[in-house]
Amino acid sequence: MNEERILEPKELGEDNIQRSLRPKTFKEYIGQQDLKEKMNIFIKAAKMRNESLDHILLYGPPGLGKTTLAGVIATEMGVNLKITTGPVLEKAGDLAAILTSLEENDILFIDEIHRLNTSVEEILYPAMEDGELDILIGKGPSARSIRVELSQFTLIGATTRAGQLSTPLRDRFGVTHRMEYYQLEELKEIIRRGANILNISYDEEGITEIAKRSRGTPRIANRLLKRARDFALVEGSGVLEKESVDGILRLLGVDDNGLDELDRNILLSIINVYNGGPVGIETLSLLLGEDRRTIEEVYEPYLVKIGFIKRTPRGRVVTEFGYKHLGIEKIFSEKE
Ligand SMILES: Nc1ncnc2c1ncn2[C@@H]1O[C@H](COP(=O)(O)OP(=O)(O)OP(=O)(O)O)[C@@H](O)[C@H]1O
Ligand SMILES: [Mg+2]
Repeated sequence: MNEERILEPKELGEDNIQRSLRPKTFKEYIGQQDLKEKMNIFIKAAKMRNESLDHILLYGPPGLGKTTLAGVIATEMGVNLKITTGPVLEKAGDLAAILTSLEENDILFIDEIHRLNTSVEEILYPAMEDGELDILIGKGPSARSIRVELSQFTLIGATTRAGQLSTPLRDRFGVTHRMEYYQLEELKEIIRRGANILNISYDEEGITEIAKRSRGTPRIANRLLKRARDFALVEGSGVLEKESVDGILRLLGVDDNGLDELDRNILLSIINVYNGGPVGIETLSLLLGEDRRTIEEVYEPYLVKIGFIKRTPRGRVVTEFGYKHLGIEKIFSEKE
């Protein structure tokens, strides 16, 4: 599928509006209370000792604020932030170049860290552990390895799949945090904040309506806010209210639970073709003609979270809730 999917939680290229909405400090960073409290203490301690922070691994579905958090931590630490992603670092030298450019206590953010090359990953181990870099120079018999001392730095790794990280890499993070979907109240706060920044007039019902359909994901909340604003301007009173939000989301095919056509197709395929499941992810992705990873990392986690799908050892099963949502009858026996 190549048209822009409104509920796509992945980044679709950042524009000025999105940039203006990105929180820069913990005060602006809404929700994730436990994490913020924990990080605040670590940051204070690191500053008092004038040391770098421990390496941090963030994992969870896309759009929940991992990149934003890395930026906030850098701001609060008062250090530079360098951003890169796993697949971009093709050779060990690519990473070495970045590592040697870091200044004392700087933060290096590596997105999609589960997609690092093995050769790149291997130079990361001593860098993370001892602040050293072993670089091989020359080829053949005259090749030798030289050791470079790095500045103290903090690695923040982000991944949608912690399970795909190699154990030695995972073990080198001092802090591991699972990003959670946001609560309704938190989403409302994020949307309200966005509306204020963008000078949009709104009423509470309108905000609530967007929050309910944002799949617990700030990036989607901000995107729906922008669309609803356009709709309110062109078709409505200019005020973001329930009618305008309903109107635009109906046009976009987003239902009351924030599900779109692919979500519904996932549920319907399991129901119609496999009588509700269980069905394996590979089969499902073939059936839908949709990338397995997208289903597994983006769609399924939310369907599981709202209780429409269950993961079982034999595959995915649509729950009674899922059936109800689609208005399809099924008699569930006790053991289901
Ligand atoms: N806690 C938050 N409070 C307010 N806004 C937030 C918060 N977290 C994220 N956002 C908003 O959501 C957008 C997406 O966040 P971000 O880019 O950090 O997600 P991500 O987890 O890095 O996603 P990906 O996995 O796709 O890289 C940001 O532009 C920001 O405006
Ligand atoms: Mg990101």
